[in-house]
Amino acid sequence: MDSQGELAPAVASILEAARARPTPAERVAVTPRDLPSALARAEAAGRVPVVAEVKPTSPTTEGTDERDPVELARGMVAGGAAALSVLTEPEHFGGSVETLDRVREAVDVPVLRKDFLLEEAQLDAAEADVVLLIARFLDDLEGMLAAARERGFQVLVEVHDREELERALDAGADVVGVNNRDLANLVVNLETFESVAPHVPDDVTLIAESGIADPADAARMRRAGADGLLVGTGIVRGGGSVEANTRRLTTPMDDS
Ligand SMILES: O=P(O)(O)OC[C@@H](O)[C@@H](O)c1c[nH]c2ccccc12
Repeated sequence: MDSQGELAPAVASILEAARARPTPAERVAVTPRDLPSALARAEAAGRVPVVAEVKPTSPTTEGTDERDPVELARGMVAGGAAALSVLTEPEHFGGSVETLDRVREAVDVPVLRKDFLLEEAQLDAAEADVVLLIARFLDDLEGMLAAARERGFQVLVEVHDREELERALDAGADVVGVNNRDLANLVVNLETFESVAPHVPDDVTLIAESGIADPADAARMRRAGADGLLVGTGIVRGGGSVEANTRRLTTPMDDS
């Protein structure tokens, strides 16, 4: 499996930093807020189910967002977000575990911990409702999935092609995200989701990740089968307030 080669230099550097981060000695135990039912509730209430992401910066973004993450999170929930995602990677995304704690305390929707988790002990750095596991970086995906579930976490397994999808399903993933951004070159293409989605079983909660900029993109991902949409840049860097940007994406278009 390709866990090292063919990665953008920024991604290789992120993984190196992740391996070097200290890990806590104590295990966490969490009682998660349920992500699939939060998405279903948003849909039942007539909204597009959106997981809105607090991401101060990224290898493909200029500058750092200095606004208070808790204020951003409240704006996202007020704008109809079904759940939130908080980056905890410090060196390349400006994230922190403290931010995740503060956001999770301030809202009552499920909160995803977005990070590059490579070994079991890294799971213990923070409480969250859901953790992201990136199939491409985990040789023992099944072992990490089990370790996360033992601690109470729900798990979003990220894939970006059919082969990774098969690995995720074999490992027992029940929430799968298809990342439209290719980690080999950081380029976004919404066709990635469209090509993988038809192969995902109906009983799996399916999330479209990255590159969803406007309501037309959102409608396109929903038509292709997304149960939820993970959106960062379109909400935190859009023209209006975070609340208005979120509402624009959580409001269905007439034809969707
Ligand atoms: O800002 P965007 O294009 O809306 O993307 C959000 C999210 O999908 C993206 O931040 C992401 C998807 N998978 C990741 C893995 C690690 C870090 C970040 C990500």
